Amino acid sequence: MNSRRETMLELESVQKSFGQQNVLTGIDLKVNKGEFIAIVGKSGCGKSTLLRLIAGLEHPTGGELLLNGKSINEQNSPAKIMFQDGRLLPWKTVEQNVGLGLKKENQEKITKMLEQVGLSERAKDWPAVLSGGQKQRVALARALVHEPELLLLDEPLGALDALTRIEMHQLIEDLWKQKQFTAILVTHDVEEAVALSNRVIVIDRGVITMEQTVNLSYPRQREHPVFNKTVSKILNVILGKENVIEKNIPLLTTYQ
Ligand SMILES: Nc1ncnc2c1ncn2[C@@H]1O[C@H](COP(=O)(O)OP(=O)(O)OP(=O)(O)O)[C@@H](O)[C@H]1O
Repeated sequence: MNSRRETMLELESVQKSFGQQNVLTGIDLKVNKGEFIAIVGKSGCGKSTLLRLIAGLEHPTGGELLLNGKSINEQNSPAKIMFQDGRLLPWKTVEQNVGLGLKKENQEKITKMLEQVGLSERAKDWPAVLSGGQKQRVALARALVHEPELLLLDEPLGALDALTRIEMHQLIEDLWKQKQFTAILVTHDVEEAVALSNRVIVIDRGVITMEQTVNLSYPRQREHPVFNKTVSKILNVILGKENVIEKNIPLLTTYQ
């Protein structure tokens, strides 16, 4: 997994300032093709800023971001981004939203994608009549219909209730396995990060303070002691109870 050939995304000493505010001061990160990365950290630590830099929507103040060996900009980015509010166009139906930016002959793709997110019956509906979870399914379908190499998820489930979130975790996991895209998820929810990702990154004071590999098989069992131990370790680092810079803190127990 760690061979250079498989590295998709490479961040070297990435810095981002807004005026006098230095939000990111030196981010170094490598992401392999097909990996699922979660980024967590206190509110305002720069998680969304980092995702926007990767999407090419912001430019770094310093350092370098390489995607498949090329410097990132919005035009060349093979990434699709999904936001917390879904950003559906209210005057377009579900299938029209999913088909945005696609040509008419792609109807079959749209139909299949709606089927994969469980919304075939809602194709002709307006976004206004959908539940929050259904709206996010449409947003996910709209991103994935383009078969992106890289899916960026900016707190996409933040506004949903706990049960709907768990259903969405399953859906995202299933689609990630099927379509084999690389995913980077920004979330406030450490459990969500551990449930979905291969590696959790903690950001604090502008740098990565922890990288925790999650070596548990899917679907993850939230009641398992290793799951809970991983969540607590990460939370402790975020809360400053373990304030050393650690990478891949070993977990003593293996997952059965
Ligand atoms: N376009 C911008 N102009 C000025 N300041 C900005 C801009 N975008 C972000 N910031 C500032 O950068 C800091 C980090 O913001 P960012 O949204 O990346 O944090 P976050 O970790 O995603 O926060 P949250 O978890 O609350 O969503 C904040 O102080 C924010 O005010």
